[in-house]
Amino acid sequence: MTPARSRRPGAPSRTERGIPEATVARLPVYLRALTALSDSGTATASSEDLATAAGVNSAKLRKDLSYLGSYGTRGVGYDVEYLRYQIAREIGVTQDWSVVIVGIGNLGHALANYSGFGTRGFRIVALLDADPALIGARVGEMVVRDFAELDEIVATEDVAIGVITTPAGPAQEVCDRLVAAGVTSILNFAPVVLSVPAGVDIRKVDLSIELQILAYHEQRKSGEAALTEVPELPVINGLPKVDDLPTKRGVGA
Ligand SMILES: NC(=O)c1ccc[n+]([C@@H]2O[C@H](COP(=O)([O-])OP(=O)(O)OC[C@H]3O[C@@H](n4cnc5c(N)ncnc54)[C@H](O)[C@@H]3O)[C@@H](O)[C@H]2O)c1
Repeated sequence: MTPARSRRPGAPSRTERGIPEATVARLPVYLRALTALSDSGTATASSEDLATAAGVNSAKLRKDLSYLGSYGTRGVGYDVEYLRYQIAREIGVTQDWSVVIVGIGNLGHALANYSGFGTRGFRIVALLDADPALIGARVGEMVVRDFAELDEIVATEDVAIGVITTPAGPAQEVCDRLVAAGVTSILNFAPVVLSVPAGVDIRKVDLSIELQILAYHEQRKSGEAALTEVPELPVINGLPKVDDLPTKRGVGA
């Protein structure tokens, strides 16, 4: 069967609008940087200023923004408010999205208590759990509701996004129930790969993986440090003794 859309091998994957997925992933970072600049009263920003605020290099930032048709003004830079609006419109956060959180344990509580979603275009409309001991409990200004009410909540609140913060075991079933209720985007915190039908977007957040990536870089940094501090090596027949050669963990294995 011929795929609907073919992609050159090695070419970056792109959205329907032809924007590379990697660029889409950086747009929220630019939006956050622009919001900070706007809050501090900055009206225009050069690509270098904006790139520094977003933690990327300025060539990449200019290329990313060119996909939105935004090129800035030579010698002036980017209009902070306008670019903020353009990016928010592209991401789709100029409108409010209704979100439900399923699994109101440690992580669910932390997310429910986070006040930053509201200002970024997300409205948490329900906190759901299956534990009768939790149903009816107050979390901030909301009350935990029974997961069994999901269908009704999704229909009345026009919920687009479901956040899963249950243990791994029930996560697939929770995901299936969300999809069946009409939720088309899922953010999964449970440490399990979930399957969803075509047309449903799923993203996974895994702090352990992020920590492991940092651990990898830490290990390389300490390895490089050990290798740059080459100690005096005992020499046998003109060559250093193998056991005394520096390794990633220091001298000797
Ligand atoms: N992604 C990350 O970076 C990250 C970080 C920490 C925790 N986690 C994961 O997040 C999840 C939650 O962690 P936690 O510490 O908050 O756990 P927790 O046990 O405190 O909370 C889980 C909640 O889910 C509810 N629940 C269980 N089955 C359910 C179902 N079928 N329907 C509705 N609710 C249900 C439980 O009643 C409980 O309140 C776990 O899967 C954990 O591994 C992920």
